[in-house]
Amino acid sequence: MKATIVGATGYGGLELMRILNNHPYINIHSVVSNSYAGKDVKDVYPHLSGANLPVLAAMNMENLEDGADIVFFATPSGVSKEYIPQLIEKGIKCIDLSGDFRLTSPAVYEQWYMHPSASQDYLNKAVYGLSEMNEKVIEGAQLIANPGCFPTASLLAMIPIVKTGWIDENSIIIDGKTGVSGAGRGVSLGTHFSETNENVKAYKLGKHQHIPEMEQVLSDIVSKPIQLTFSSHLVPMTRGILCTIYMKLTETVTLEMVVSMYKEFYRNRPFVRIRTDGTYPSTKEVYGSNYCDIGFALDVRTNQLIIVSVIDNVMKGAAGQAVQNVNIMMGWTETTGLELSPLYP
Ligand SMILES: NC(=O)C1=CN([C@@H]2O[C@H](COP(=O)(O)OP(=O)(O)OC[C@H]3O[C@@H](n4cnc5c(N)ncnc54)[C@H](OP(=O)(O)O)[C@@H]3O)[C@@H](O)[C@H]2O)C=CC1
Ligand SMILES: CC(=O)N[C@@H](CCC(=O)OP(=O)(O)O)C(=O)O
Repeated sequence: MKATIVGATGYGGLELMRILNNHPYINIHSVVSNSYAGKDVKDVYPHLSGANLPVLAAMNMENLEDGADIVFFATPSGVSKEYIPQLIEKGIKCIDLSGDFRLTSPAVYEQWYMHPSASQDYLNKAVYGLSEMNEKVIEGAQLIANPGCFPTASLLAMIPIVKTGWIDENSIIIDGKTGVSGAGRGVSLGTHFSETNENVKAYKLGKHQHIPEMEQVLSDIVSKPIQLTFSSHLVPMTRGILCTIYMKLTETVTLEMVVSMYKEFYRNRPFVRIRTDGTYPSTKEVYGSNYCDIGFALDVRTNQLIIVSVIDNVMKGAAGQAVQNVNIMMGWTETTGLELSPLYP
């Protein structure tokens, strides 16, 4: 299969090049860049000088549709929606790492992203690519909306318990923490070294674009509107996401019941690892890998279940999950090209 990566020089695109360069069934056919067209990838990223990659091509429709079977978009929101409709009309598969096709309602997208949405027709064609939840519809899909990083970590931790009905679905509070690579490679005041080193800060409180994405998925599961509280924090590390999730129990359950229900739920899912020993996962335990590790605590005093979920934001939170989705889409083994152990310490 021939793949084109758009936004190849950004962090998501860079990780796609690393994975696809070793994928047995995918060839990197073309890499597209907004600012570096005509340059060798190794001139932008010297650490990739051993990889045999094409010269960076300019961002235009002709280059995107030229010979590709699949196009990965690792571009800021607002870009892919301008190109994907034409590509899918030509029968080219697309996978979008941005938020352009995740929300089913144009009005909700415009409220949270604050720019024009893709058209309803094309939103209807998109499949939400949370691999462990949507395997059946991902198989054979032509357009995949890859989930956001915080929703990936949080939804994998919440979906089993929301499905059982053991909690009050409107009591959920997610405390999210992310490494700085989540903001992409571009330079900004809020992410430069002296602002982020030895500093922790909250951002986008009550305004984060991942809130409607998580609410949409959970509301669909229970067939009624769910609202949740989500807070995002930038912490001084390069990559990794940790979400601590609090929810009120409505049933009398033990920690053992919760853990065994999760073990059973993710029985055949190679990338979700459930802690059974009462410990909580940390970001380094998934660093550079496609795993999502989940641990649990029961606060019997306040009758709350507390779940801790970690991922690598650029892997399971972006490029890794995108490749996992292509594997599922094509009927290949889900782990193909993704058998990477975490880089610890
Ligand atoms: N980083 C993360 O952890 C995650 C990111 N995402 C999403 O994935 C997408 C990519 O993120 P990330 O790689 O971090 O972002 P980066 O900012 O690191 O990279 C963005 C890339 O998009 C290119 N680009 C920017 N504007 C345009 C444009 N108008 N037309 C074409 N290309 C353009 C840039 O090109 P050039 O360098 O040539 O200027 C760059 O290669 C975003 O939508 C992001 O929200 C999702 C989950 C996690
Ligand atoms: C540190 C940081 O800024 N992180 C970004 C993560 C964005 C992301 O995951 O992607 P989408 O915008 O495609 O949803 C944020 O919180 O908005």
